[in-house]
Amino acid sequence: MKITLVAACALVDADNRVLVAQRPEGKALAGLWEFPGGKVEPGERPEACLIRELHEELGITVKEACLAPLTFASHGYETFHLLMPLWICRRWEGQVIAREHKALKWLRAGKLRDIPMPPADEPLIPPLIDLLGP
Ligand SMILES: Nc1nc2c([nH]c(=O)n2[C@@H]2O[C@H](COP(=O)(O)OP(=O)(O)OP(=O)(O)O)[C@@H](O)[C@H]2O)c(=O)[nH]1
Ligand SMILES: [Mg+2]
Repeated sequence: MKITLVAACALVDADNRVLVAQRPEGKALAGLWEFPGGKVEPGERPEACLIRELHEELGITVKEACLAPLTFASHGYETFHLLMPLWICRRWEGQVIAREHKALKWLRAGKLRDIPMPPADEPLIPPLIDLLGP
């Protein structure tokens, strides 16, 4: 079984809302709302990957010191096993824009249950609610 390592981030704004991003058409799990991030490349540090992906996908600049580990997802998909650490970030430079996603939205953690997310993401919601409130 192939394990795929994906680095993902919950960006949190001043009102404790979390950024979710809608996967574009033509990609796996199109239309579902996810945490920004992506696949760790061979030889790449996961934190460096996340900083790169946040810049590519959202146009923002994040310092490694502003990334705090929160939890992880471990989920068996048909063709690979996803292992996805989730960091929290409250501080970044630049305006968030959807460079690769179909849409972006900021939601209270308790509202994450109301939007369609990838199955791997479900266990990530309770730790977010614990940290940020519903
Ligand atoms: N970024 C991200 N990927 C997730 C989440 N949940 C989840 O199952 N995944 C899966 O993790 C894998 C990584 O996705 P990705 O499409 O972001 O990878 P990437 O940015 O490197 O894009 P690319 O492979 O098109 O270059 C996909 O199979 C995706 O479905 C999530 O919350 N965020
Ligand atoms: Mg991605």
